[in-house]
Amino acid sequence: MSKQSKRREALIYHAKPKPGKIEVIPTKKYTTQRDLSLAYSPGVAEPCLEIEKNKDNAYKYTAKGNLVAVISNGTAVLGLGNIGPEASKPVMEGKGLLFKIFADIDVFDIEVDTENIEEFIQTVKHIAPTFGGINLEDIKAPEAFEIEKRLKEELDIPVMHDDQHGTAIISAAALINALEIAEKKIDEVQIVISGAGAAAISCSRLYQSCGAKRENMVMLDSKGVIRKDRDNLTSQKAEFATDRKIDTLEEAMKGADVFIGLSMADIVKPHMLKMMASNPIVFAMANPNPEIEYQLAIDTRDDIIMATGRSDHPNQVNNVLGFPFIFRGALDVRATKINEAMKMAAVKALADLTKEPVPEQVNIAYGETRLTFGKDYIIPKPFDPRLIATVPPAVAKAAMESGVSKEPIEDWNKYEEELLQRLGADNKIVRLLHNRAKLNSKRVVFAEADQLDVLKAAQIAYDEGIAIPILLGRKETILELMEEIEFDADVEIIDPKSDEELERKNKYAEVYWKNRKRKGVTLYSSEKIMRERNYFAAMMVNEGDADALVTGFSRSYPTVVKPMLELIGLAPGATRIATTNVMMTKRGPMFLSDTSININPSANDLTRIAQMTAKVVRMFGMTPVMAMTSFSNFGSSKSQTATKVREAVEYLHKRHPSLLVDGELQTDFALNSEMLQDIFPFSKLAGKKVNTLIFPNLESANITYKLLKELNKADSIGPIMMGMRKPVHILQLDASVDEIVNMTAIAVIDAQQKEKIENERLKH
Ligand SMILES: NC(=O)C1=CN([C@@H]2O[C@H](COP(=O)(O)OP(=O)(O)OC[C@H]3O[C@@H](n4cnc5c(N)ncnc54)[C@H](OP(=O)(O)O)[C@@H]3O)[C@@H](O)[C@H]2O)C=CC1
Ligand SMILES: CC(=O)C(=O)O
Ligand SMILES: [Mg+2]
Repeated sequence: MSKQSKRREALIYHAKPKPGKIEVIPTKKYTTQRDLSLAYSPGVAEPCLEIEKNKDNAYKYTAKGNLVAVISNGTAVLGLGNIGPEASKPVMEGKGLLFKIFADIDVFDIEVDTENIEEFIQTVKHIAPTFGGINLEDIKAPEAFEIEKRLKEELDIPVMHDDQHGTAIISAAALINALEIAEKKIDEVQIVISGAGAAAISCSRLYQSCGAKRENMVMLDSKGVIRKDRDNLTSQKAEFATDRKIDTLEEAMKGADVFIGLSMADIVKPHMLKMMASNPIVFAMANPNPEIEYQLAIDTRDDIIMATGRSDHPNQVNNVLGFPFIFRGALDVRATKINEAMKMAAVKALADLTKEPVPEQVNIAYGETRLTFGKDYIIPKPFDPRLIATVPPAVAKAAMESGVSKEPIEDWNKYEEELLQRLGADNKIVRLLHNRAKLNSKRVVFAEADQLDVLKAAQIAYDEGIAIPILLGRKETILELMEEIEFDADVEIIDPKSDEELERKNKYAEVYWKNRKRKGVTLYSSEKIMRERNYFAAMMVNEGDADALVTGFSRSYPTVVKPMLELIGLAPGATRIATTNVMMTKRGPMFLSDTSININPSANDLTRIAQMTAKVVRMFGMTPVMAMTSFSNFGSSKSQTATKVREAVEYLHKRHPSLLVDGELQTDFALNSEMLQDIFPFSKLAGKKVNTLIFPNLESANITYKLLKELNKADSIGPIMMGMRKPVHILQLDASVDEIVNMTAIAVIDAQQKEKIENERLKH
């Protein structure tokens, strides 16, 4: 993607569908008059009076305990400098998003229009009663030091300047690990620190606490090396002033073991890296552009241990790994401070976690085959689900042991469970899907590539490495649209109606005719049919010219299914096709079948649908826990439809005893494990969390899926086609770009699996 399109993509991301990245959502019922009389007047007076009696009750009756203020005045926004409070808001909203997705902490971002230290402090102090914690962000040095110091002293809730301490904690953990790999001792290494601002000073102090020697450090600011004989140094800079008679970064780098960049983009040149000692450690952490580009650095020295603040290279040393988890631990024990002991506990937890075996889902999430502790993996990845169960408990324990916790944790196992519950599964599942596809991307033909949204999805799939797109449709339109969206990749474009494709079209027509000549098809009609895009695209997959097909964006489902069934046919052993939809609900992903094909399936059909769905659920890395649904519970109705569901369950219990399936069940019992346990304790699903619902007919499945989609605005993946001989996937009419990208990933994974089955078949 060009720089220009990246820029546009970022702007559209922030502007659409509504401006910004966060919103406020009520957590209590508000539908009836009664609800409102509790939420607001008169009911609301009761908690007010309780809090008046004892301020601590605010933690009991309001959102305070899980609410953090991300506050900035915009004076040191990333490496962009002093761009002002309004311009800092996207970053602060971004921090809010990260707090939420990684640690389930709610954030109000607050941008304050003052560069005056006292005014800033008073503003924060005046609004502090709202919050359980204060995260100061992107405030420049030296003001940041005074602001943080005073607020820590004067407030009784945890205050942390993220750029100072978040950065220090993460980079210290990474430094400890990098030194272990380089086989160097922290108290012996020569360290060059570029930058003498909030982040650099705080990092250097923490490295000292970890054993680094001040006399082995050289720090630089915008004017060069900070020497003892320089005039007008701030007290923080003076703390790190060196006796050495050097002035420039180049001189400082001679023989250095470690370079820490917390300054500006592109100030380190390759020749400077060459001057460093063996196995040099380089953390170029300026954002968004590091002090030296990752690729340039590793091309310059092959013994380098390299990290940046960015997510698109190995070793992202960025405070995102810190603030969500540090505040989570602090809030959970009602810590009054974030103290040295808590910071050190976080450093140790992060450094140690890196050396543990990495779960497969993290490898998949990052498209890696095997992440292991080493030069390219010196610090955990932000999407590692173990972080939330590791760092907050370490921080919470340290808070308790150092006497700053007001509400100690008693049951650590229960706490860990609660922490894991906080991680939503939706994004994880989409990430897993995309990364599984990326591991072995396939050629996907998009049969409606002359539709803007389909083309955009193909572009994303291409850019992300999910698929190798083949664009099918009116060539002229495709080329025009490609130019419009700056999709300038060298991809195959096929126009079945053009003369260029005549040879291929005739070949496909002949194959089609040969298979159907005794079913009333003539060669002439075959040639005509091959001008139709879905037939042509399906033949491409049949003949091995494409690995998978995505279509259906602009036509009704049945009109697209028909040619697919006719041309592609059923998978070996399948007796019918069906579809499942994955709905991202509050309780996690739910699989619903059959949402698109079988109008009134028989008992036998239902068993097949259940088995095929179970396979798909496993494809998403989950264990299927399936309810066969009805309006009846375990024989309470003798009607024909309830009976057929019961028969299907009987068959599955007999033939597939290990499958976690039961019914017939009403959906409330299916989804409420306690209710099920109470009333039907004999059920195989009692006490289990059901993640799959098989419906008795198409009406009930389709209505439920569409209802969830519209009422809850639940995201959905699918309908995922099951039982086809080849990977062919049909979109819902007018699917969104995201839905098409997800469907493309499904098509690629389907192709991978079918290839694997075929290879195994050939082996035997
Ligand atoms: N990866 C991560 O997690 C984090 C990265 N950062 C990055 O660190 C950088 C600094 O942030 P922060 O400390 O908050 O900002 P500050 O404004 O507090 O500090 C910036 C520092 O950079 C120095 N500087 C500017 N130009 C140069 C130069 N050419 N050579 C050496 N030093 C220079 C400034 O010098 P002077 O004192 O003379 O003005 C100042 O000391 C930013 O790029 C930011 O993105 C920050 C926090 C976290
Ligand atoms: C990461 C971060 O906080 C910064 O660059 O300022
Ligand atoms: Mg910052």
